[in-house]
Amino acid sequence: MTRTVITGITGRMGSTLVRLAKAASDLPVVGATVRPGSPLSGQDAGLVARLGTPLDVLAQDDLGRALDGAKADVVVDFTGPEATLQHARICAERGVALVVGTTGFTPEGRAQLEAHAKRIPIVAAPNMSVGVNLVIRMAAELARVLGPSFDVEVLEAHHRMKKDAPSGTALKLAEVLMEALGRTKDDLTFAREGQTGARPPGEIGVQALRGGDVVGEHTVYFFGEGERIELTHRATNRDQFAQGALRAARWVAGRAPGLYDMADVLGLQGKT
Ligand SMILES: NC(=O)C1=CN([C@@H]2O[C@H](COP(=O)(O)OP(=O)(O)OC[C@H]3O[C@@H](n4cnc5c(N)ncnc54)[C@H](OP(=O)(O)O)[C@@H]3O)[C@@H](O)[C@H]2O)C=CC1
Ligand SMILES: O=C(O)C1=N[C@H](C(=O)O)C[C@H](O)C1
Repeated sequence: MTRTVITGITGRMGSTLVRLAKAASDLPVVGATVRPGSPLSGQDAGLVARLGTPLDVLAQDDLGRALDGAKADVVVDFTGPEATLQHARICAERGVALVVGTTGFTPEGRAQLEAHAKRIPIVAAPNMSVGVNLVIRMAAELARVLGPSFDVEVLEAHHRMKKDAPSGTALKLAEVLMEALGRTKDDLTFAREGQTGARPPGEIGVQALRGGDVVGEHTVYFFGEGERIELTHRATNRDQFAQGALRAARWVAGRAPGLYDMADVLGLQGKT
């Protein structure tokens, strides 16, 4: 049994996590949170998460209160960068493992997460879908084998409510492509407009589309002479992100402190 606390349960991911944890026999939901000051604090978490049935756990507007007496093994957090860093501090103070799906951290925020991971085990990944994590590895392998003669572009599309751009997944793809091709952050191009001139050979383009209810789509293009490879992942609902996060929750509880990612959870060995 992995006693689980879920934060931000009114959210798209938070409510999905509550539904799928409830359906799992080994992940009792022992706590849940909503944003500070929310009028939903004190109401049954199952109803707050729109399950239609009670969970017999009250939503709290403070993670510390949700953890009091809960004997939690792990907190699963998909909120926003600021809230996640507060939650990571609380978990570190109380010795509770953490799974972070939130994206959009600044470099300073990421450094704070790394500091907390010296005290507790944290799995943090911009995309918890097993399929996407395989696509990330395949992209790196394609880049290594195809080499510098192919022009590489990353394109992502998400729903109109998404707050950060490019997506965390697109940035992760750019990072592994950079490593595979021996490029640096200076080679990344996030927008093109006007008299840009010919495409510099080492460039990696990263572009974001926003609209409607798109759950999440990522394509890596390898443009060559006379041929083109397109590696695409399309999410059509959020369940696979949540299932990946719950798999990470089972895996991380009881681990040694450290910052882990989904490749660790999935046992994907070696370089990306
Ligand atoms: N790693 C992955 O696989 C995935 C990552 N994500 C990432 O997860 C994050 C959340 O996405 P999504 O669910 O779509 O966003 P939502 O906006 O739907 O959900 C965020 C939730 O967090 C709540 N919240 C904000 N601050 C706090 C706080 N201090 N305490 C408790 N709850 C709080 C919000 O409350 P309120 O509604 O009151 O504002 C909201 O319910 C994003 O960063 C997104 O990029 C998303 C999908 C997959
Ligand atoms: O905000 C989202 O919705 C998603 N965010 C993640 C990201 O930024 O990569 C993952 C997924 O594509 C959905």
